[in-house]
Amino acid sequence: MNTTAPAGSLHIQGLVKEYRPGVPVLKSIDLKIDGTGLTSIIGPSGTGKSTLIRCINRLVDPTAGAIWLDVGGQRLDMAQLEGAALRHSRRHIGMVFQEYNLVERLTVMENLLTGRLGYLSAWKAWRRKFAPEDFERAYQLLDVVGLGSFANQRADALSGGQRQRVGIARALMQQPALLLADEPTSSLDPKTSVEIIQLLGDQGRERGIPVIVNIHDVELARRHSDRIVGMTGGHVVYDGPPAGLTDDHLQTIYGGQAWMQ
Ligand SMILES: Nc1ncnc2c1ncn2[C@@H]1O[C@H](COP(=O)(O)OP(=O)(O)OP(=O)(O)O)[C@@H](O)[C@H]1O
Repeated sequence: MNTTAPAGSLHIQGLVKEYRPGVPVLKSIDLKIDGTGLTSIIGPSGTGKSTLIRCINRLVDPTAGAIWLDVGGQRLDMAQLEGAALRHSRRHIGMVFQEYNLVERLTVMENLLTGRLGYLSAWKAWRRKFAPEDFERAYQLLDVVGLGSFANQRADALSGGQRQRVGIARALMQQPALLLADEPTSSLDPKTSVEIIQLLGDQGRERGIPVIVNIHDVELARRHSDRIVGMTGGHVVYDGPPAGLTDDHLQTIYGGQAWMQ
């Protein structure tokens, strides 16, 4: 069974987001993210990291600018799509959330299968009529995320780290061309955070798809990312390899010095 999908290539141009008219949170962001590898977005609280991630899959509507996702020879304009076209396009973008967003009273298997809902007709989705390959894919992914024996466990019986593994497996069920993760480690202990970031990076590399993670822990980002995007005040002020991220850059991104000692 083919478990991977074509890689997506993301091109963001002039992206602006205003929640209140005239008060931009994102101030003309330009970014190109393609190929494989883990890109971490760092920056102070309130600088627009989550807003950026959520504009890409249209959980948030951009105010201006373009978000092109090239996948399988097709160019999707994520900033403009609406209705069924938007729902179809979203299948290409897997999303992992800080608070996992699992259905607590459902089993791990049932949670994973919800990752396939976007591929079913409305009738089949309503009746939860999943294909045998969906079950096969779900079992494979549970092994991949280290939860092979948890298929029938209810989500509310899992630890935070286990929940996040389910969240990642559910996102991978979509066979995404691009994987986004909005602060996937903020609720986890340091050891589990490393495991989750490594899992995201490994899965991105194995599937040959870009992974974009919004993260607070600069050292974690530095150690496990292929690329760092540093944001401050709604602008990108650093975009490059972790090795190139200097103390001067960190001062520009976060301000001050005391926190670095
Ligand atoms: N739905 C919303 N309505 C109005 N303002 C919002 C909304 N979501 C976010 N904001 C505001 O937009 C700004 C950027 O928020 P965002 O969550 O994107 O930042 P962030 O860099 O991800 O912050 P954090 O690291 O604390 O999560 C903040 O000032 C926030 O209050």
